[in-house]
Amino acid sequence: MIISDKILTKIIQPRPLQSHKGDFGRVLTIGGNINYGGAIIMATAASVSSGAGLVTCATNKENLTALHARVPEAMFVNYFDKIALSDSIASADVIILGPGLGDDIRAQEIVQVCLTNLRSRHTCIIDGSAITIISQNTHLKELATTSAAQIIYTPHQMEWQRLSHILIPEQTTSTSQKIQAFLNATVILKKYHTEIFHKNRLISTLEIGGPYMATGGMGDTLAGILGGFIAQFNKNHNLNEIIDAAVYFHTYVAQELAKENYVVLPTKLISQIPAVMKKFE
Ligand SMILES: NC(=O)C1=CN([C@@H]2O[C@H](COP(=O)(O)OP(=O)(O)OC[C@H]3O[C@@H](n4cnc5c(N)ncnc54)[C@H](OP(=O)(O)O)[C@@H]3O)[C@@H](O)[C@H]2O)[C@@H](O)CC1
Ligand SMILES: Nc1ncnc2c1ncn2[C@@H]1O[C@H](COP(=O)(O)OP(=O)(O)O)[C@@H](O)[C@H]1O
Ligand SMILES: [Mg+2]
Repeated sequence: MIISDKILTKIIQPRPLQSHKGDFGRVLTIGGNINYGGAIIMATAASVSSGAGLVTCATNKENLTALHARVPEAMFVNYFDKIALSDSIASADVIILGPGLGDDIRAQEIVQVCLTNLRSRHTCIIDGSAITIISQNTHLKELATTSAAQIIYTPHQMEWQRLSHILIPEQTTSTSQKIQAFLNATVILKKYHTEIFHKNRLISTLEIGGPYMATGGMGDTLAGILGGFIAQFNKNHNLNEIIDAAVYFHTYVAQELAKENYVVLPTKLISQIPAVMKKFE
């Protein structure tokens, strides 16, 4: 199915008057080592801007000042503190694992803590470095594949090659769907004309977007928007439709900005999210 803007009007509804932040979900973002702090800050900012009720960022403490300077709405947890990380996972609805996490041994331990603490009430978006880590560790792959949580992988083509063992030129709809079914997860295969492999074998395709999106941080931003959409809309809509809406919305905002901008900066996209959501309410 080709996704159209109809999905946005369906999913983005006016908020009930009798409501509070707790009604719009809790997102926990986990990532951002000392080299890639920007990635988790962008994912966190995108979750806040797309309407998650409460957002916590578990990251390297080196990123704390930058995080609070850019996104004071977000709370902070030191991702090396296993007890604090486990507690934050327990109180989250949606977890975004991996933007800028890196793939060293301590990052691998963080992925292990996250996967072992997932429960059926959680949705976990596995992105960036966490995809690479899981690809290289059969125990972690088994934990993810057998998890009671809803797992959503958001690989670019090289990350999908690592996870699926399908070489990029051989990544067809049918080869990808076979591996996606084996992984027991949704797979959002990011590329020009992103394909979404849902868990019930439905496939959605994006036919908007372009090379103005080829900037570091654009995928981190998508992960944040997915988190924000799932956290707040999952009470009233099914997960497949919310995922399609988030993927379409991310590229729609980029496409609108590309009318006036040669490249679309992820941070600029993030700043436009609330105003563009308002158009579809
Ligand atoms: N500001 C920040 O903090 C940022 C931090 N980031 C964080 O960095 C971490 C590493 O993520 P990563 O994507 O940068 O690196 P990696 O997984 O090694 O993949 C790159 C390799 O794959 C190849 N390649 C082939 N096809 C491709 C495709 N379609 N799309 C992309 N690449 C493709 C590509 O080929 P080449 O470009 O050399 O032709 C290259 O060999 C991750 O946690 C992420 O969140 C980034 O978000 C950036 C901003
Ligand atoms: N040429 C392109 N056409 C359409 N979309 C693109 C293009 N290049 C990149 N994108 C989009 O930008 C995002 C890039 O994600 P990713 O590679 O994970 O970035 P990062 O890890 O740097 O944040 C994806 O949503 C992808 O679909
Ligand atoms: Mg990425």
